[in-house]
Amino acid sequence: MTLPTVAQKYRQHSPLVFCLTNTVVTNFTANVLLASGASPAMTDLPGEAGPFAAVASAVLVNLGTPSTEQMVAMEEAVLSASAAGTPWVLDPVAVGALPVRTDFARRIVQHHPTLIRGNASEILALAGKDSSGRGVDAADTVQAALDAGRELAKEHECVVAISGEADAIIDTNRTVLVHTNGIGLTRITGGGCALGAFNAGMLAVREDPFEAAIAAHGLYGLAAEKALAASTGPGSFAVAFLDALAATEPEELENLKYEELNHG
Ligand SMILES: Nc1ncnc2c1ncn2[C@@H]1O[C@H](COP(=O)(O)OP(=O)(O)O)[C@@H](O)[C@H]1O
Ligand SMILES: Cc1ncsc1CCOP(=O)(O)O
Repeated sequence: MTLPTVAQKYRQHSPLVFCLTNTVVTNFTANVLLASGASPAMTDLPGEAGPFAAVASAVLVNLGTPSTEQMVAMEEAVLSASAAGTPWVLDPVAVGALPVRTDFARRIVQHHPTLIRGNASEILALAGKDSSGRGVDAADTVQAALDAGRELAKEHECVVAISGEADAIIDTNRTVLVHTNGIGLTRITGGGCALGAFNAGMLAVREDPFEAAIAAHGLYGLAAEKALAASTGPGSFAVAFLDALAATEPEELENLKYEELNHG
């Protein structure tokens, strides 16, 4: 399977992506999924989350603004997704910096996520390493988090995606760096969180999850480059990014710049 084919299948399939996500980025995430050709749906209600996770194409669990009730729904969703074979993504927002979600993330990660997506500080912290993260933004480099990403990938037999200046995609025996300029995404809220949802949608194509993650990060980054060129600041960037995501064709992934690293 080539990267453009994975992205074509995503468009044909229009995956139903069930997002349990934070209150800051819910609307932006839904718009990113719509612009990319997927179908977003959100519910945080215990009693609904489990049944929905079993029938959705993929599930996102994002820990940005957890509440007691939302955490019950999240646990229900991941147990159900795991039992039904629905791919699911864990986005450990601000893990390491804040204690309740750190314990919670370490518990639910035992339920076989298909992919873990975070910035370098979050990946270091989830793996139990020292990190410099203070909040939702990274204070560590992707390079410094590669070994932690590899440990998580091996322990949970999943893909780990670390975002930053270049995005690292890691599985049990491969490491790739995707080179696009996503700097505009760091100047708006939700740039990373919506990428977790996009990864979930790409996993629903049910091809190699490692390739699916490269396709997601590649298309997302290419759209961010176009949006940066078309905008004058964060406000117009956010709008231009949705337009660019909708207009970026799967075939453009043929020219994606990425490098395979020695897995170490
Ligand atoms: N220093 C950077 N230069 C260019 N792009 C970046 C940089 N940091 C992050 N990005 C891009 O911004 C997007 C969101 O990543 P990031 O800001 O790391 O996520 P989070 O919001 O979880 O901290 C990704 O597409 C990533 O490639
Ligand atoms: C500001 C904030 N606070 C809790 S979640 C959140 C959104 C973070 O989104 P992103 O890291 O994708 O910009």
